[in-house]
Amino acid sequence: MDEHGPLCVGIDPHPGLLAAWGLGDDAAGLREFALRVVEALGGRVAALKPQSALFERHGSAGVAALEEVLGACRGTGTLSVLDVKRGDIGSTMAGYAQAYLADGAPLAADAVTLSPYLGLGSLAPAVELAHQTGRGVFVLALTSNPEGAGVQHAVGPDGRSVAAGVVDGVGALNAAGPAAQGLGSVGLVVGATVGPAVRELGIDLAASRAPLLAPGFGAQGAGRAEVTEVFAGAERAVLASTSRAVLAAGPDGLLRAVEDATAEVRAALGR
Ligand SMILES: O=C(O)c1cc(=O)[nH]c(=O)n1[C@@H]1O[C@H](COP(=O)(O)O)[C@@H](O)[C@H]1O
Repeated sequence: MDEHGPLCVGIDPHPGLLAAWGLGDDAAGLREFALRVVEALGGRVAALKPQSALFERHGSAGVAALEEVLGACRGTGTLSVLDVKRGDIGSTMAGYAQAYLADGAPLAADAVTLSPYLGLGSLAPAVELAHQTGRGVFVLALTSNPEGAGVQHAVGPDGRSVAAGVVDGVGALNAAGPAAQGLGSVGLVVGATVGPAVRELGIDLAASRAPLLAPGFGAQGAGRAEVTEVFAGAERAVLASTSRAVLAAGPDGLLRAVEDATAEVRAALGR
């Protein structure tokens, strides 16, 4: 983020975008789409975030394309964040951890998105492996979709919301992790669309030392003012993420769209 700015670009090969780029809705089309994004933006943005489901739609050929895309990200100077939103009981969570966070795994990424709704503790195998291999995880805390609030704002018997519990737990993982100061390797997903929720739920994002993946910027309606509001006090940790809004610019307009989005996020965060 210090080198390239606080922007992550999502590689979301939706059927409509493939058509707009003149590509087929098949494994060859999404491979071409994603590799063009990596070629245009690798080494120019902090992170690229392929969305797994949109590759899985095409079965083994789509997953093979995803493997190739993750491989293409390596060595560009841009980190890969694989958006898979995994979360499982401990014994099988270890399998997911091996799939995405082990050295040499075909689908290894620099970081993955994880869901804590089987209990934050169930994610321990992934957190441990990430710490061992120098990778990271982003744990969903306050997601960008309107339906998330029903679960995430719910208050437990201790008077604390589910989201606040996730943030506190992630803070404890970072305190126990290898990075003694600065940002830890256990990040949080906090949508740029969540409005006053962080403040109203009494959440201190900065105290968790979590890198903050912030989707919702762009196509889901969050702009400069929303980013400023949600992340007040935690500006240095924010990695704003946008997919469709930038990808819609087409292969020739990508770089320009990314420069504009980066300038917007920088202004919102005062960075
Ligand atoms: O984990 C994510 O990446 C994620 C979490 C969240 O709370 N909201 C969210 O939109 N995302 C992902 O971020 C991307 C947003 O895409 P756009 O709405 O096109 O910018 C999609 O791939 C979503 O699955």
